[in-house]
Amino acid sequence: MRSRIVVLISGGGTNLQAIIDASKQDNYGGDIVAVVSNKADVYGLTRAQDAEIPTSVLSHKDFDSREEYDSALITEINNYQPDLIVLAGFMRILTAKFVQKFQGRLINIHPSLLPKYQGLHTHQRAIDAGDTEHGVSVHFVTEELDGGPVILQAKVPVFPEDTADELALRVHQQEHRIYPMVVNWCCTKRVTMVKESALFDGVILPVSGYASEE
Ligand SMILES: Nc1nc2c(c(=O)[nH]1)N[C@@H](CN(C=O)c1ccc(C(=O)N[C@@H](CCC(=O)O)C(=O)O)cc1)CN2
Ligand SMILES: NCC(=O)N[C@@H]1O[C@H](COP(=O)([O-])[O-])[C@@H](O)[C@H]1O
Repeated sequence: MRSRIVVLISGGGTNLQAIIDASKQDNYGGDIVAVVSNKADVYGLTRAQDAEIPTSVLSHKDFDSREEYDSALITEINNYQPDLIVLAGFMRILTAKFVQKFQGRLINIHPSLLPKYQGLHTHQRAIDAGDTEHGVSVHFVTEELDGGPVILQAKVPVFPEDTADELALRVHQQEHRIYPMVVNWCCTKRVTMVKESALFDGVILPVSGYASEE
């Protein structure tokens, strides 16, 4: 029985698309059973609809507090009975209640080599810092923003004349490579979270290796 995946988005959905494409393989560990967005007018919803995946929009603007929004989001997600919740450009900070509900089966992709540059605007921050390398991290989501156990990272070079958009494009290519891989690992239980550690087949492997840029 393939795992049931719910993907949360806020934007264009290129990472969603990468997972949609990967899940078409017979040996992939899960199926996307729903896509939930906090914004209505985003291309990620079109991507899901084109793939005949149920979608719903739950706008945070319709709620008086972050807590009320997250309670409604929990209910919406549970309607689909997920095994794994995948944040793919979901741009809302989640409350402790939400995280506690799904921790251990809740993952995110973040455009930096964590623990560097938690939060937003990571590409410009790497350029401004004069970094010669940058990249992307897939991690379990915990209450600490972008502080959860890292599962896999990919590294890209930063060139002297890079703009944030050029660097973002280079990072995106790596995102689309590693996120479907990690989602599959989580679906097949190759990767699990125990307390504050990511375990690979039951073994803690510190993230020292990188999926190098092809
Ligand atoms: N409790 C957690 N919530 C979230 C995590 C996490 O690790 N723990 N990861 C983020 C994803 N993320 C970066 O990877 C991120 C998303 C959103 C923000 C943010 O500042 N959001 C603002 C609104 C910004 C906007 O609407 O453009 C907010 O929520 O007020 C920072 C980092 C997902 N959530
Ligand atoms: N802090 C979270 C964050 O910045 N996530 C980033 O949003 C983009 C979503 O693109 P997509 O909608 O095309 O997948 C991705 O680059 C992802 O790393």
